[in-house]
Amino acid sequence: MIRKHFLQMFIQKDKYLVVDLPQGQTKFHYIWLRDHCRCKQCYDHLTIQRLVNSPEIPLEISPHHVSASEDGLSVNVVWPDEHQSKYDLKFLANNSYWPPLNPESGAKIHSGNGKLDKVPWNVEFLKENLPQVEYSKVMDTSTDDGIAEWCLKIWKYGFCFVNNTPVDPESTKKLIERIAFIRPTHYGGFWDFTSDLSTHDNAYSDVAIPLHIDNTYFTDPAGLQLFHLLKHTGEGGITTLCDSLHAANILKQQNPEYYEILSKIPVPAHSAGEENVFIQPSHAKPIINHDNEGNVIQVRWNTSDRSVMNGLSFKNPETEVPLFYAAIKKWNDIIESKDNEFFHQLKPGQCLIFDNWRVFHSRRTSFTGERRMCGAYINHDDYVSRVKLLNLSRDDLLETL
Ligand SMILES: C[N+](C)(C)CCCC[C@H](N)C(=O)O
Ligand SMILES: O=C(O)CCC(=O)C(=O)O
Repeated sequence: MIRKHFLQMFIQKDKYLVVDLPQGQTKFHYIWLRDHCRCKQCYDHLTIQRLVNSPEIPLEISPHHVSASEDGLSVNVVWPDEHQSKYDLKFLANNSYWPPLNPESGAKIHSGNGKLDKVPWNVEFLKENLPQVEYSKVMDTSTDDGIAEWCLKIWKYGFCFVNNTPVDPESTKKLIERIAFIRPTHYGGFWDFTSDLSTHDNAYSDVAIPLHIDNTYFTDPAGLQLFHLLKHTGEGGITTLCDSLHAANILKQQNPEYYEILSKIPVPAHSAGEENVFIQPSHAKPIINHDNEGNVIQVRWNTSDRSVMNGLSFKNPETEVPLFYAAIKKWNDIIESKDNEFFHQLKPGQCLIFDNWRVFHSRRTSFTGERRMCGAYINHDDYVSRVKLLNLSRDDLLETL
């Protein structure tokens, strides 16, 4: 039972409320409390949107009255305009900030208490743990088990094969759309391509393309990319994959200064092969990108589509230029090492889908003969939404908004 008298008298002159919670003491600014009122007038629990207009809250607002609820599970506040707000202790503990009493609460929910922990891999790991699902199971719409398993494997390992896919574009498109709508780009929506240079990009040729992610020229690179090799009458064109999460851990451990410069230097990129296309990201971003907590969330690696690097990239050229090139050489040694670069010959009937923010792909060798590939992109945020809603509780997730 939470102690009933968990409330100290609020301190009017200092504009904040002191709350003694089981996890410890913390404080909330009155304006924060008013802004986070969850009553039906202030918050739409159907659309999950705030109704109170934050900028209209008086900056000097302070409560008319504060009390603990009878059951000791919430704080009741009456504001000068007689508006009443009620704050569950769990809400206050999970969203405390001064100091934060339960800072991991959101991360725990979003990771499903570990169910959605990512699993960095190398080639050795894949020998016994190759992520794959059956087409028929994913396409069984009588249950979400198959699609949930597929999305979870993509999330954990950054890629997954789909076996026994009918060898046609229509079945492949239906498969992709089990996750989310296709993201159209200047290459079209669902693509079915071959080495005819119908689009002025090396993907539409027969040359080897080293490990990379696609779309470094987009501010927001596609989250997922799926390939289905429909036909190949010649030799070569083998695919390789590498987990950049694992590679980044190695670089950080072996060469922290290389890791740092690849996390700092903005690298420009473009897609400009077509007469009517001139695409660049809103601003150049580093190769290794982190979230606000310092976790690697996106590795923008593509040597083909990288633009000229000049004074916009190098602010201290004397040291940064040689360091940058030494770092990408080491980086490439890591990702192309036999421990980390996974070789796999795609074949008709087996689709490959991968997290384009994390897992590098390649057409490691050039090829001969007729080769036909189809596939599509899916937005990162639509993919993450699908993974979480298929594998976690929506009610739990809504508590973190
Ligand atoms: C659409 N399709 C996948 C066929 C080709 C994509 C073009 C690849 C581009 N150079 C990039 O790395 O983003
Ligand atoms: O043709 C392939 O095997 C892959 C081509 C590629 O890397 C791409 O389209 O991004």
